[in-house]
This record gives sequence, structure tokens and C-alpha cells, in this order.
Amino acid sequence: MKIFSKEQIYKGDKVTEEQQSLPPSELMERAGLQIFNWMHLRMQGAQVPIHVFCGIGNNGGDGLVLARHLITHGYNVEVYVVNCGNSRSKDFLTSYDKVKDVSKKWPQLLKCETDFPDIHRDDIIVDAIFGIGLNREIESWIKALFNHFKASSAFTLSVDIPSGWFTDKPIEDNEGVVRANYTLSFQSPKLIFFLPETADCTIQWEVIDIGIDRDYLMTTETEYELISKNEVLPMYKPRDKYAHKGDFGHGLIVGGSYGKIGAVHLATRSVLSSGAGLTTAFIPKCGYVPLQTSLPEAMVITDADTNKITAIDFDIKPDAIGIGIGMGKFPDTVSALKAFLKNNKAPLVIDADALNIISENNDLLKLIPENSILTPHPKELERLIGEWSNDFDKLKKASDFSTKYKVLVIIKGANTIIVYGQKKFISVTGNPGMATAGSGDVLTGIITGLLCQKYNPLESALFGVYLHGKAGDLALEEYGYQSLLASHIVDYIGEAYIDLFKQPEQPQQEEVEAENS
Ligand SMILES: NC(=O)C1=CN([C@@H]2O[C@H](COP(=O)(O)OP(=O)(O)OC[C@H]3O[C@@H](n4cnc5c(N)ncnc54)[C@H](O)[C@@H]3O)[C@@H](O)[C@H]2O)[C@@H](O)CC1
Ligand SMILES: [K+]
Repeated sequence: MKIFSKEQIYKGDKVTEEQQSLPPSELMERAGLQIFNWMHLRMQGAQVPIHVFCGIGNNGGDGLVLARHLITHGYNVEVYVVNCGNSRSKDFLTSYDKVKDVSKKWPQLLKCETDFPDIHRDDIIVDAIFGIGLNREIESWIKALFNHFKASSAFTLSVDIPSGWFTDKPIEDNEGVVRANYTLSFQSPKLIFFLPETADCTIQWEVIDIGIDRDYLMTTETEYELISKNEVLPMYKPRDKYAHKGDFGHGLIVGGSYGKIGAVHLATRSVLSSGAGLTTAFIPKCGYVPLQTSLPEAMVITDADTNKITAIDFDIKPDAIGIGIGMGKFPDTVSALKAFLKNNKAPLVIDADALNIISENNDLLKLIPENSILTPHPKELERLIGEWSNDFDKLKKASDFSTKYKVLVIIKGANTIIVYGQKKFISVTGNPGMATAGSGDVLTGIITGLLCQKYNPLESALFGVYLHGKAGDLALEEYGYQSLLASHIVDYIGEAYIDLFKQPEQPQQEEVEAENS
């Protein structure tokens, strides 16, 4: 699912109005009606007090359309206009007049803190104060209103975006924003729903389709895209009945040091479980017996050294290599990595200590083959791209790094983000149970396994992150957040594949209502 920028959303409105020859404020009518339908379906006329707070722009206009439908359907609704300026939008005014047609009661005008209504914890707050048009710092009395919402503990439903948040930059005052229970977002989710520093703006979200021009939506390239089953399913390569193991490539995992052979085991097993035909691990001698014993399907090549990697020499021809897992940063290992990068021609997944070595030896960056996949966790990322001031800055720096060195960067986290030049893909699979030792080694293994099977680097990164997250989600059902181990994620890679062909994932999107057509 595409994540449109604020500018693209405004443009989409215009294109739609032209293409569909819409009368003024028709899109606002659709928006308000859709929100009403959503609430009506769940509330079925329940007389819970609903407080609809409207700003004076189009977000407020949406709120007024919603309020009008709530009133005509007999809901217990109170409407407020948060009088935050003088420039009421044209469509807001149209919607304002229409409220008058259905109620003798004018919306209450709020101008300062003494105007705030009492809100009970069992009431419902509709937040239609600011939408994507927020463009400056908010006055303190409006921030106080947001805190009044919070203090009430009432369920807060935000229209389009929780008020006070910008779509494309951080907020300055953490207290001066609405934190929604649920956000109904028009046409596309907002980027802030997925970034660590801003994702607490809403607990849940859903996309509401207001019938924006299909061609525009299909043909407009976005900087951000969500990756879920619908997006990865077309990448899947079915197997031919007469296929043999040679068709699925030979994966190599290079890593390990004394005390860290388990990491190589996890990665190697993941290469196999994601479908590579053959898999070899290149490790120091100390790992030979444990790995051969615990993972009979894998082949093992050992370094001359017992405890660490000192020279990466092998006589196999791997189709993809995952390197860095549990490898350490011993001087000999650094030299070995340098020599390896100078000679290597195979597609690479670079992880863990290999990334740390590279970040401390910047000259190695130019030796990384084009389209290599780097899988840093936050600390490793910081060592590579430098410190960032906020999540938006982090994404910009990661994009610039990816563009400059022509590599894919996978920013691991609650919503893992795959950076491919200026384009970013956000994964929606995965859960906090996966924040556990070895989880990253499994990801490296899965991506290496996909590269072996001739998925291209971008597909391998996207599909790999999806499978890893999905396997973790499926394993969670059996093990729970606390007991989920990285090896359980490997156990569920097969289930994650099988799940691709089960019931399609429900898009987080309401169907287009007949009224929109
Ligand atoms: N395709 C879509 O997504 C559609 C979006 N619509 C709604 O339109 C909204 C955008 O509307 P607008 O562009 O009118 O903007 P908003 O309604 O988001 O609010 C901004 C308004 O408040 C003012 N303002 C901005 N920052 C302020 C501040 N800090 N303090 C006080 N006033 C401030 C602005 O001058 C503007 O009048 C969307 O969020 C959505 O709710 C719908 O009405 C129609 C279709
Ligand atoms: K809002």
C-alpha cells in the first residue's frame, strides 16, 4: 500500500475533482459520510455521548459532515468549533451551514480553557481539529484542550491524522498533541504511524477510501510503501516438479567466533529453511563439531584458526553470501574481511560485525558490490550513517547512504524499513517477541537463502523481511512474547510460506461505499 505525501494527497483531491467533475465539498461529504458509516456500524445507535471537536479547516469540515449525519441518525452528539484563527476554509463554511439545516443548536465555539466541556471517560471524542494542513506551532490553549482529552481517558477517534502531528516532520512539544485510540485516515496511512518516535500518535489506524481517482493512485510513485502479503505474493517463485537442488542455489554463511557459533547455526538453518538448495557455513575450527552435529543438512568449511576467522578461503562457488554474524572484530578478522571484499563477486548480505568493521574502516565501503543488502540494527546503523536528530533525519541519512553506495539498507525495528535509494518500504509483519537474541541472524539467513533462489536483491530484502516477520507472528501464537526464541522463528519459516496462499490479508481499508461511485 502506498503512503502518499501531504502534497500528493492535495494533488489527488484536485485531480479527482476534475476527473469526476465533482461539486465543491463533495470529497468532504464523502469523508464525513465514511467516518459516520464506520461509527454507525459499530455503535448501532447507542446513546453514548459523542463530542465532535472541529477545527476551522477542511479537517474540521469533515468533522461537521460527520456530526450532521450523527445528528440526523439520532445520536447523542455535541459539536464544538475550536476557534483557532480567522481563516475558515470555504468547504468548512459550507459544512457549517449544513449543520444548521439539521439542528437548532449551533456548534459551541471554544476560544479558551474556560470553554472546555466536561468529558466523561465513557464518552467518545472525535478529533477533527487539525488534519494534514497543520503548518505551525499550536497555541497553548489548544494544547490544553488536547490534554483535557487525555485526562478524560475517553476513547478518541481521530479524523485523518491525530491533531497536532505533522505528516513529514517531528513535533516540538510531545505534550501538545492528540494521542488517538483509533485514526481513520483518508486514502493512505500516514508515515508517522510507523516511525518509532511518532507511532504512539495512534494505537490503531484504518484507511478510508473516499474514491480518489484510481489512475492517480495507481500511477503516482510514492517515497514510502507498506509491504504486506498483497505486495510480496506476486514475487513468490513456484517450484517446478522436475526441479533439483542445483536450481535453488548454494548459500554461504561466513561468521562465528569462540562462543558465537550459535549465531551461525541460526543463520545457516535459515538459509536452508527459506529454500536454498545447498548451504555451507564458513567458521573457525571451534564450531566444526557443534555445527556438523546440530545441523546435518549444512556443509562446513573451517578457517585455519580455532577461535576466529583469519582468512576467508573456500573452493565453492556460492550464489549468495551472508557475512558478519558472530564474527567479532579481531585484527585478523578485519584483514580477512578486507581481502574477501576485494575478491568477492557473489551477491552479499552484510550483517553485524562485518557492518561494524566497515563502519570503522570507511575505505571498505567502496568494495561492497552494488545492490548488497546491509542489515544493521540501530546502533550499527548509527555507526554507518552517523547520528540522526529524529526519525525523519534518520531516513534521509539512510536514503543518502543507500544512494551513494548503491546498497540496500534494512533498518531493523518494530516496523522494519527497507531503504532502496530514495525509496523506502515499511514492513508490517513482526512483533516485540522478536526482540530477542539471534533474531537478526535469522533474517540474514532468510535473505541469503532468497538471493540463492534468484530473487533479485530488492525482492530478497522485501520478501525476506516479510517472511521473517510473518514467521515471528506465527511463532508468537505458540510461544508468546517472552518465550519466543530466534530458533522458533526459523521453525515457522515454512508456515510463513504456506500462509501466503491462505486467506488474503484484509487490507486496512474500508471498501468503497456505493455512495462514492
Ligand atoms: N483527499 C483527502 O484526503 C481529503 C482530505 N480532507 C480533509 O482535509 C484536511 C486538510 O485540510 P486543510 O488543508 O484545510 O487543513 P486542516 O484542516 O488540516 O487544518 C489546517 C487549518 O488550520 C490552520 N492551521 C494550520 N496550523 C495551525 C495552527 N498551528 N494553529 C491554528 N491554525 C492552524 C490552517 O491555516 C488551516 O486553515 C485533511 O486532513 C482531511 O481531513 C477532506 O475534506 C477531503 C478529502
Ligand atoms: K484530526
